[in-house]
Amino acid sequence: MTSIDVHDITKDYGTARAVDHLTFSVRPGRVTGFLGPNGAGKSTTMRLVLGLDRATGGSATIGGQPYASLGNPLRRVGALLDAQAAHGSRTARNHLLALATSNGIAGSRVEEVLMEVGLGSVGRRRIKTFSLGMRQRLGIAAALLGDPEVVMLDEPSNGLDPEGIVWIRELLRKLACEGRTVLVSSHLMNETSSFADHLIVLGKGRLLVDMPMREFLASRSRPGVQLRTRDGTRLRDALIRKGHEPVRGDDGRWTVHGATAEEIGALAASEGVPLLELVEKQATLEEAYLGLTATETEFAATSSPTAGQEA
Ligand SMILES: Nc1ncnc2c1ncn2[C@@H]1O[C@H](COP(=O)(O)OP(=O)(O)OP(=O)(O)O)[C@@H](O)[C@H]1O
Repeated sequence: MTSIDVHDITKDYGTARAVDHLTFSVRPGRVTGFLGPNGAGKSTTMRLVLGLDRATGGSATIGGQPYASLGNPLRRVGALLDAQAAHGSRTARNHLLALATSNGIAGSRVEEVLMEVGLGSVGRRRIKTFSLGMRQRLGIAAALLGDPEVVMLDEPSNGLDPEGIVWIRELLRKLACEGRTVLVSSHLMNETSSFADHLIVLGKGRLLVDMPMREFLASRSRPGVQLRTRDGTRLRDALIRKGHEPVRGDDGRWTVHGATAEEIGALAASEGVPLLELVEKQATLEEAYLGLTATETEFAATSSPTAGQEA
């Protein structure tokens, strides 16, 4: 089993610190979502792990070894950092064949991965004719070429159509189920919550979160329930009598903070109020993430002083 281990790694570009004493491990058998605002250091960290940049301090290893000392690296680690990096005048097939040949990978893998990423019918087309989504799929094909134990993808959903987004979600889940180590950066919170089991969140080059997704959401959720009923007034009065403070949303649903579904369900039943919906509220990943990173965002938009004054 192969983990990615980052230990006290720091990267300075001139006087700017991109990564700041970062320590974490990415474990096999699960998808780890790698999140953080623009400029937080995600891509830099991935480049440091892949030996594409030299750390100012600290270390990054894959299965206990630095990337540079891995024999047959593409068979150990598959990475997609920049889908635009492929040579445009090559066909997709030849691009993958060149990678396979130079890495001791059987040529038969090329057709397999082209099929796997949905590019089976366009393997003979030049890459410069590919859309952003097709390039993205080709980059993923290159990452999977060596059947690696470790897969690192920087923004893999970029440019993918809705069918592609579903496909990548299923692919990531499958890779993790096969026991591989999967690290995926993304800015799409709904997407990340659909495929990640574990989260690593950076802010300004530092580690903010390293925990299971479920734990992260629970830790940033305010307990409460949401319900829908046609008899809102009667239920509201009963809730107030019990010391709750129900709040009616614009969509007609009621939120009761600090209550459990069991408690509210029993109360509604005892009052004879039919409930059409009753769910325990949990923060979405987007809410939890935005709450966490509000102070860590370097490039947040600020509202203009004249906003709202236009006629
Ligand atoms: N080659 C470089 N030279 C100088 N500064 C760099 C270089 N690469 C990255 N940086 C700086 O390092 C910091 C981290 O950048 P990085 O691209 O790793 O962030 P990120 O989290 O991947 O951001 P994004 O979500 O926007 O892709 C940024 O301030 C960036 O400007």
